[in-house]
Amino acid sequence: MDVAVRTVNLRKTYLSRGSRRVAVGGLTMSVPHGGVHGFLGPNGSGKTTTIRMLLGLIRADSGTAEVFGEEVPRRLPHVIDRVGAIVESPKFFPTFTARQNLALLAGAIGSPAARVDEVLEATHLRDRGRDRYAGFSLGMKQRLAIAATLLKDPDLLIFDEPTNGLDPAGIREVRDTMRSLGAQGKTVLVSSHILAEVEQVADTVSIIGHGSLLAEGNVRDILGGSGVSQVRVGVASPDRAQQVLEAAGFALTRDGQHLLVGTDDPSAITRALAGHGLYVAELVPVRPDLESAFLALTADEGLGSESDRLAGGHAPGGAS
Ligand SMILES: Nc1ncnc2c1ncn2[C@@H]1O[C@H](COP(=O)(O)OP(=O)(O)OP(=O)(O)O)[C@@H](O)[C@H]1O
Repeated sequence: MDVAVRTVNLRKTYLSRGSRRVAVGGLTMSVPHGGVHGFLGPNGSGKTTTIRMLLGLIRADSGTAEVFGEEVPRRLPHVIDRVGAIVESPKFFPTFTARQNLALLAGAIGSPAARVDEVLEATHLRDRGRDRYAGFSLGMKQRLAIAATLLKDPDLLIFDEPTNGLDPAGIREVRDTMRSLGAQGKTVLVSSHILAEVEQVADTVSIIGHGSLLAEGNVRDILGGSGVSQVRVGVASPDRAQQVLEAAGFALTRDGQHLLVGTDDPSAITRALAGHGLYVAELVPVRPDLESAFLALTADEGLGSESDRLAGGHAPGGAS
């Protein structure tokens, strides 16, 4: 696999209220080249800390990180031009238009002025280029932030929770922008704690909990491997159908007038029911979602417990 980002045993501990807190506890993960890669984990699982280490904003205690094969932070100057990131809300001048803000930034980083139009186009802001930043919706502000990261035409884009605080329309705008960047061959690494969100935008995903990797790979494979495979069955007599299917060894639950039947082979359901004169009116595969896979993966993790994240006090590192 051609890898854009790789971490091996990456570890970061913070000193917090007298105790050491493991923010990232030996994280090994790979982000393939091209497409959107979701970096998924609950609040406090270490996503921002990992991203900050990748960008050289904080130092790891131990382990290694690479961006396009260059070790960071040591070799970061060799790849930094290929990386664009939004980690915190960028600052724009409220009274300047979108175009003026971008032109100012382009001048500062030495990008050609013509690039401003291209990035406005890429983020679907071309029609709003002459509007003042102050009048922008949150979704537009976030797209302008993405536009700013695109000025130097990076190959890797790192977005930390880019849809936080956006309304559904804003979320869709940002999601569409990320998807189109991935489709153009850029690598988009996007962190999120919102499962549905990652599922809708990412081709591949790394799922972390407590600062270490729980699962990684194609979203489709992870969903397939979650062991969740159900079919929603509609029949005229659900009580009778339930008896027949249970007698035939199917695991099922009732959902009103429907039955949710666990199986990889829906035709086995129709056969079993037809054998008893019951005819299926509706048979719909229930698509496993990332949330079910995620909950299955994190069931034993005790995620969300602050005390679980406190380290024993022997780890190196300090507050930053
Ligand atoms: N500067 C810091 N000092 C002390 N502890 C910190 C610091 N930054 C993060 N932490 C702790 O490290 C852990 C991981 O935090 P981090 O922000 O990396 O997680 P996250 O997955 O990005 O969470 P969120 O989605 O809430 O931003 C948390 O327990 C957090 O409280």
